[in-house]
Amino acid sequence: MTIKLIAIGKTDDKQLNSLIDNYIKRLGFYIKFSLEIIPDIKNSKNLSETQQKQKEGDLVMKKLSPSDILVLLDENGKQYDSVSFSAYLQKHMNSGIKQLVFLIGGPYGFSEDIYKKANGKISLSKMTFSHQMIRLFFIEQLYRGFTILKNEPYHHH
Ligand SMILES: C[S@@+](CC[C@H](N)C(=O)[O-])C[C@H]1O[C@@H](n2cnc3c(N)ncnc32)[C@H](O)[C@@H]1O
Repeated sequence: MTIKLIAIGKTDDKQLNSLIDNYIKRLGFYIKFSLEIIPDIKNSKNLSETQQKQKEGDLVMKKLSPSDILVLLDENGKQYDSVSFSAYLQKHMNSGIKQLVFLIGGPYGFSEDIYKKANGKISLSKMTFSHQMIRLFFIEQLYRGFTILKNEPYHHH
């Protein structure tokens, strides 16, 4: 199984990007992982929130394969602790799916089409994080999840 994280909008924050890159490298020891950034919508100032979400959603749909399992990161999703999240990852690996895709929404969240298409929703907290910060937090949790599955000391430090 491979894991892909799709996020909307580039972040120019060098420090944040360097932390993200660091965890992506570490995660790569355990699983084939990719981060795909969908560029910001141009001229979004002229669009309503719903229109922007719709456009972002259309771009996301184009990136998906029919066999992908799509899981949204959404503050109203299901909450896991790190150990149960690692079991969630293991369950998907055992199920024989090809690719697990996690999706981070843009500044206004997801379109209705994306909600309909999704196979599940995961929340990292009831608090709202920026669409940039959540990349780092989630990739770290993926890394942590695999260290738990492999019984590495990282989780216990
Ligand atoms: C600024 S938030 C969007 C908030 C928007 N009001 C909404 O209703 O979704 C941008 C993206 O970050 C992610 N996000 C933010 N906080 C989150 C949390 N606590 N758990 C999971 N994902 C979160 C979601 O993917 C969300 O679409």
